[in-house]
Amino acid sequence: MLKMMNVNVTLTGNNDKAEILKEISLTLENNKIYVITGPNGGGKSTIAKSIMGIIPINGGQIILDDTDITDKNITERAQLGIGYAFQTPARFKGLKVKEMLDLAAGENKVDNCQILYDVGLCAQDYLDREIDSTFSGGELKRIEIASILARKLKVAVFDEPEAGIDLWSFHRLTETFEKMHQKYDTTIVIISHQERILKLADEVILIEDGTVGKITSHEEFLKEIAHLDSDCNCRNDCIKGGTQGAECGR
Ligand SMILES: Nc1ncnc2c1ncn2[C@@H]1O[C@H](COP(=O)(O)OP(=O)(O)OP(=O)(O)O)[C@@H](O)[C@H]1O
Repeated sequence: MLKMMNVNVTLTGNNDKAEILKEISLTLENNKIYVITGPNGGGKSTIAKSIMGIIPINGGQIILDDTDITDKNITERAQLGIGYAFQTPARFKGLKVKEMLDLAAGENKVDNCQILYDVGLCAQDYLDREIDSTFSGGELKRIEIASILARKLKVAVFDEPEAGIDLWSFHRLTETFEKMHQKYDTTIVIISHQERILKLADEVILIEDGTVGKITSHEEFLKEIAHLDSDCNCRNDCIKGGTQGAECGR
């Protein structure tokens, strides 16, 4: 279980300081899928990076099971079983896909072919390829996700895994998250704006303006989103009909 308690993050950009996360408190349990969603710039990736230790926090605590990891660095957190698939993954010139997967797996026994299949890649085309500039954005993203799947993690964080992934592989990816959820005790945290990913969630966490807006079931969340749509259509209809919103009272 991962707990964030009153976490604050302040970052400096263009000579001024901005409060990016404000008193974030979350309890993320084992064997659950959490989807973090919300408006652009709300602080979702910053939450992921503060869990991984990429961004230091300015206040609060982060606890993994019974261990306070607030002052632990990225490597220590990775050793404790936290993994993060970046929104924009890095290329590793000189490193082959199979070497990256072996490095990620460590002492775990994993089937690289299966893992690549799970992210929609054909092993025989990719295992011996170097992770260099010849990789497309989508291929790179899938290799990154594969390296997370190769690790046996307590907490796996995926930042917009759908970005750059084609529809066919996206379908397999959602199945892979479901399989991961059924097979392992991992806490899965996915940052996403995609309805199909939201539907995987045990809980949807809405992050707005650096705070937790609400935590709901995906059914509840999607119902509210649908309501937003109908508001919008209603307004458009009113405008089209020339009533300027008078009839619907908005
Ligand atoms: N290093 C930084 N210095 C200053 N401000 C930053 C820094 N990194 C991020 N920010 C700001 O923090 C806010 C939150 O960024 P974050 O990337 O966490 O948002 P997000 O919710 O993941 O957005 P998106 O949905 O667009 O990916 C944004 O306003 C962003 O401009």
